[in-house]
Amino acid sequence: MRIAVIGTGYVGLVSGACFSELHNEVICVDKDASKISVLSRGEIPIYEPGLQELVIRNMEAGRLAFTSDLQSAVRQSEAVILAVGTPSLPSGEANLEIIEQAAREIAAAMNGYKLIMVKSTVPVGTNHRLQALVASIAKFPFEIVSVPEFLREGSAVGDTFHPDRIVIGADRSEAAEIAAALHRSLTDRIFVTDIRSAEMIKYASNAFLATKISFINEIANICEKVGADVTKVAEGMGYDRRIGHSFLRAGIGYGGSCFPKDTQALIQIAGNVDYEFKLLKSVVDVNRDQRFSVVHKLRRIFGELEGRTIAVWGLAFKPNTDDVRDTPALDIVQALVGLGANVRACDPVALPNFRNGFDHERIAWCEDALEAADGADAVCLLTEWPAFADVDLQQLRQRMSRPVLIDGRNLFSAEQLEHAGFIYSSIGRPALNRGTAEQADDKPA
Ligand SMILES: NC(=O)c1ccc[n+]([C@@H]2O[C@H](COP(=O)([O-])OP(=O)(O)OC[C@H]3O[C@@H](n4cnc5c(N)ncnc54)[C@H](O)[C@@H]3O)[C@@H](O)[C@H]2O)c1
Ligand SMILES: O=c1ccn([C@@H]2O[C@H](COP(=O)(O)OP(=O)(O)O[C@H]3O[C@H](CO)[C@@H](O)[C@H](O)[C@H]3O)[C@@H](O)[C@H]2O)c(=O)[nH]1
Repeated sequence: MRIAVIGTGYVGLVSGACFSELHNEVICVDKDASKISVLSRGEIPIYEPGLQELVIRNMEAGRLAFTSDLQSAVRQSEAVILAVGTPSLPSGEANLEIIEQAAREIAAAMNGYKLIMVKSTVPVGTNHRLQALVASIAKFPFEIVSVPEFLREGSAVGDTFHPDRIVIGADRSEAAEIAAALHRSLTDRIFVTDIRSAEMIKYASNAFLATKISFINEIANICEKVGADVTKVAEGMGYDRRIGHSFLRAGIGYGGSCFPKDTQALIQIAGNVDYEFKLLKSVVDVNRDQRFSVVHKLRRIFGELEGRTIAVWGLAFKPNTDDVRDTPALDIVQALVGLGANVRACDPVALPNFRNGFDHERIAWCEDALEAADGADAVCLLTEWPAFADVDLQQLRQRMSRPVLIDGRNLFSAEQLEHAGFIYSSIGRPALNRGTAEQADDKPA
């Protein structure tokens, strides 16, 4: 199939590259000309494991191309995938201006029947509104189907090739069948439904996963008070097949471009029909508070943080991505700086993006974990990059002023850290030896 993909962000670029690998002819469009020139050279503007090889292979095979000319891309394609951003408005509601503008441009470019597959996450009712918008401009027949995307950043290529399911929302079974045919080589678990239900499935899925995370984080907070270990609790719960093990990792909560935005949007979608989504509001509140748990732990050890030097390990919202949209690290670093601490920050790939959004004279940007730890009173681990787990703990201890490690993602074990002489605190797990200010000061490395 000849496919135009509108928007070459995390979703559009990955989908475009994967569909080209499946021997479709794909042309990816972005209005950001600098992105297109980078991509046309075979370079990737984002960090996503496995993506560059895929893009280069398919460009060389002549199945994948990039352009900022939306009109010509739409004209030469039978199907159009819409994958532009739907960011939050200050109210939390999804901002639909970008997708409406893209829909207008597609409508104006049409030169015959097009199947428009919407992968962007949009509030219930949006695809029908887009249908009316395109119909008011287009001079040719078309159909819109909702094909919500479920890939995760950091494993986007694998998720696209091996999805748990494909959801297709369509008004007509013929349109659903064309979309299903395109996805059939990825999985036979294709669920076809109406458009509104498909739109809701996307929000409900993200909201449910976010709920699991806030739930386990509250259990973790209780575990800390009653002396239980949340990792053991989550493991024991997960053996119940009705519960499962996934998304029960306690930590500093969820971030990224999806869960924070989509939970807020679903609260607004409900609010617009006079329904107060109380459970989801609590999920969001719990997540906001959870981000500061590492700051509370530092204050419990040191009291005031004024003049203390804190190494921050990890700025991306999760490992294997350079995405810092709504990353917990932003709130945490801002809080540390606000409390007068000096921050020494590092991240294997996300540092330039983070620094671009927030810089401060009391933040030193460091190459790696050991450099960040130089002279630090404490390390605060915010992203569970595998490189952090490999740090030599004896070297780490020697480079720090005080051997204190606050593990916001439960990457290390208490035994491992305390054996190496650290005052160690993690999320929802008992410390063998709870640190105090005196101990931290008595225990220079
Ligand atoms: N990031 C994810 O992991 C993920 C996963 C599933 C679903 N989604 C949803 O998919 C959508 C896209 O997310 P993303 O993270 O890929 O967004 P993104 O912001 O990374 O990329 C969107 C791209 O669209 C381009 N664009 C905007 N208007 C355009 C136009 N008129 N013509 C051509 N290009 C245009 C932008 O320049 C940008 O490069 C959102 O609705 C998001 O909620 C994202
Ligand atoms: O047990 C867990 C699992 C995840 N997280 C955090 O949750 C956030 C989101 O993680 P993840 O879901 O792996 O990454 P995303 O790329 O944001 O993917 C989510 O958001 C996408 C955009 O809608 C969806 O397509 C995916 O299905 C959905 O998993 C990150 O900050 C993680 O650190 C936890 O704290 N504990």
